[in-house]
Amino acid sequence: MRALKLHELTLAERLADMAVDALIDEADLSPKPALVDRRGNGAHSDLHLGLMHASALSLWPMFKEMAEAALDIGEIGLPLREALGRIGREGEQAMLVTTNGVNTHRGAIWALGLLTAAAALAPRDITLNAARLALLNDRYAPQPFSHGAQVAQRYGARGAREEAQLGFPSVTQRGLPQLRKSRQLNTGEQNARLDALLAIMTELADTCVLYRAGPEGISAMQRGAQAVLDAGGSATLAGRRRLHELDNQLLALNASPGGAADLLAACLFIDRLDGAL
Ligand SMILES: CC(C)(COP(=O)(O)OP(=O)(O)OC[C@H]1O[C@@H](n2cnc3c(N)ncnc32)[C@H](O[C@H]2O[C@H](COP(=O)(O)OP(=O)(O)OP(=O)(O)O)[C@@H](O)[C@H]2O)[C@@H]1O)[C@@H](O)C(=O)NCCC(=O)NCCS
Ligand SMILES: Nc1ncnc2[nH]cnc12
Repeated sequence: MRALKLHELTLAERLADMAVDALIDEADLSPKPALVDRRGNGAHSDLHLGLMHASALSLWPMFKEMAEAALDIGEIGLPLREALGRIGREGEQAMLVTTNGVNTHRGAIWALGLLTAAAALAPRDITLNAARLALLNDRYAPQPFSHGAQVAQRYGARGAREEAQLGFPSVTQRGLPQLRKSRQLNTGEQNARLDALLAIMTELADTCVLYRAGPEGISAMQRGAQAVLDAGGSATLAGRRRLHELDNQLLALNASPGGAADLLAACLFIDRLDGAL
């Protein structure tokens, strides 16, 4: 029997596959402190794993369109930034239709959208080019009084926009180095990813945590994540105990580190890209 020849994927389709895979891998990773995972809903009453998966899959056409826009326009500049803003806003609407109005991946659309477009232009300069895009001002972006905007005003926090404008330091300086370090220690892939998430949490001003639990929540998240790593990481018995303590502490504060989860997905996307292109 003749083998069925599947159509070769375009670069934009491969990038969209990688972005969605990164979101699904992030959602599935367990046990994540106070986040939705295979165990349950974490600190969320309106989210569950199936919804996170459906939301991730609904974003595939958006990521593909963003990569295509980058390839068509071919350079960093206002036309590409504004095209991404428009496609991103349409993607947010598609997400909200799929989730019945629940905000599952707003931060991920921002981070992975910029990174997908930057990867289509030049994978080696991915975070630099994503930062250059984030620094451009989209004239059509609405200025909603988002949770991020509210805590930025109240606490002077550095949110998702600044993280991207700085070239994703939480990913390049913390998540990715920790992922590779833990892999070298043969901790197993799931523990290496958990350690990467914890490394991201150690210094992040996650606006989701700040909005729900204030500076007390941020300090519990940062210190608790550092304590797991100091105890030997997620693969050790002492580290696991600390991880359970962090989970309980964040649940008690109703503090869900959704921004850190998005940045873990960004980390997994860049890691996968390094091996694929
Ligand atoms: C430029 C934008 C980032 C503007 O967005 P906003 O003003 O809302 O900025 P932030 O709140 O700072 O961040 C947006 C989301 O990013 C995640 N995040 C939080 N902190 C950080 C951080 N320090 N670094 C990186 N990323 C961060 C986080 O997303 C996750 O949490 C979401 C749920 O959070 P929240 O809104 O608090 O919760 P709700 O469900 O609404 O309420 P409750 O649960 O509390 O009841 C979840 O979606 C995760 O993804 C932040 O929410 C950008 O978003 C923007 O301009 N968008 C418009 C279109 C556009 O240009 N698109 C992208 C084109 S590439
Ligand atoms: N796993 C997760 N749980 C809750 N919020 C999130 N935002 C992005 N990923 C998330």
